[in-house]
Amino acid sequence: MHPRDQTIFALSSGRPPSAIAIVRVSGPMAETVVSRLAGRMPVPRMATRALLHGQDQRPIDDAVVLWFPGPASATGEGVAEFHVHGGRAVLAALFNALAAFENVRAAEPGEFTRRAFENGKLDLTEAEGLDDLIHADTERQRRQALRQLKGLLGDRARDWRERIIAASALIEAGIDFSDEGDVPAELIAPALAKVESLRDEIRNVLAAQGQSERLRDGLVVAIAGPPNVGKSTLINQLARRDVAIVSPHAGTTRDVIEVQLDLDGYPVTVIDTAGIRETDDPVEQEGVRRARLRADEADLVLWLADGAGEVGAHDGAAPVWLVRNKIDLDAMRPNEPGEGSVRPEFGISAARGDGLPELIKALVSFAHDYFGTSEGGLIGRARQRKLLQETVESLSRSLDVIELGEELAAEELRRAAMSLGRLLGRVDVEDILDVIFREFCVGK
Ligand SMILES: Nc1nc2c(c(=O)[nH]1)N(C=O)[C@@H](CNc1ccc(C(=O)N[C@@H](CCC(=O)O)C(=O)O)cc1)CN2
Ligand SMILES: Nc1nc2c(ncn2[C@@H]2O[C@H](COP(=O)(O)OP(=O)(O)OP(=O)(O)O)[C@@H](O)[C@H]2O)c(=O)[nH]1
Ligand SMILES: [Mg+2]
Repeated sequence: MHPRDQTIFALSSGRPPSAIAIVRVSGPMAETVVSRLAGRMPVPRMATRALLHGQDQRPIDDAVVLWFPGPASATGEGVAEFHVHGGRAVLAALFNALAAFENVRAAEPGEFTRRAFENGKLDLTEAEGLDDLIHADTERQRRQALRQLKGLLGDRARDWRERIIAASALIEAGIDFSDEGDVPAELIAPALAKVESLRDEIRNVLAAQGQSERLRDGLVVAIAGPPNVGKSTLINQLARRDVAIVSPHAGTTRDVIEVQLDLDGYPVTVIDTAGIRETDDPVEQEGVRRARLRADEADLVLWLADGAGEVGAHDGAAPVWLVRNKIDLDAMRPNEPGEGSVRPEFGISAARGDGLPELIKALVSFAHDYFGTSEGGLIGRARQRKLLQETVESLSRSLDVIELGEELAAEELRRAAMSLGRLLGRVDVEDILDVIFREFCVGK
């Protein structure tokens, strides 16, 4: 039997042991499995208590069972749910009992969602939204993923695709009606106007979106600077716990230390690095090398200094904010910047907390601009953005080539419709879908 037609099962709840665990079963054998294990079929969609038995008639667990007959189920197939006690041995016994049935096997990651997609319950953008919702750590990630799961991008894309196909039909009708090439202008002009306004509409959506797909990975902020200026003290303050060793000795931090922050719903990774200086200590040298590397990859660098001397010493691709630390010490009060030195943008005392609310506020506002989500991000992934860009390009080309011939323009319109088809998962080849679904959780 083809794996697609087999019945699949998986633990859909968290890692055992847990109070309750949910095991889902989907496929043609789901009904048989329920009636044998529970001894009867529950009323559809009604939580039903049952003592589960294996094939050997020995009890497995006192459970709650749910039955969703297909096609009105999450996957479109018959779906059963066993809500059991979440002990490892309970789950092992239940899995053994399930795997003992013919054509019933453990699910691959994302396989339930894949079946929902194949059965038309979700388009590809909605499936991606579902996966992102499961992985959402912050409020803004959750909201964006939910917008996708609810089909906000999918619905727009379907509408655009239909309008492109309508415009293309107008042009192709013109081609069919004309004998010797010349398509009547009264057919072409309205089609062109439609294509142009569509192109502008998609372009505007892209422009208004900022970098909303980056919400998935979050923003990386590196704290860098000379040794002993208080970088580790700052990361401890931001994390509100003791993640990095602080000491009066220069060269304390060598490994890169990372913390995940939730700044007003934005996911931010802050990294603390070794103080950058020339040194003979090979371990510290390696620390400095790693510090430079990570600061180069960051989206924003907080360059920390503690004296009134030079502060601007970092050149990388990312923006750099100059932060003067230890303003609680009199001698460290910032001087007027002299020739060639840069005025720090922030004055803080990492030890006492002065200036930190302002710094955090500025980070939130940076994140806000960086992710560009003020419009409510529609685009959740780089894949989606790329396909929308391709759509705009094909539409533009169709307008450019119309002078050269209507067939060429129609070809570009077909290409635009194809890009949107890919966005929705309508025209994709198997292996692209494999890659997308493989990243999902088991049990989803
Ligand atoms: N226990 C449990 N909780 C869960 C899920 C689940 O599968 N099981 N979900 C799993 O994702 C989510 C809820 N999503 C669901 C989506 C569709 C259907 C469903 O049965 N859809 C049918 C019928 C629609 C209806 O009558 O409302 C359909 O689409 O045809 C069920 C759950 C989150 N919570
Ligand atoms: N007075 C004062 N001292 C501070 C402040 N922040 C840090 N310090 C002190 O400065 C010293 C160095 O702090 P660290 O946080 O270890 O400095 P660092 O930049 O991580 O140092 P390296 O890891 O060696 O590069 C410690 O003795 C801290 O207590 C501050 O705001 N005010
Ligand atoms: Mg340190």
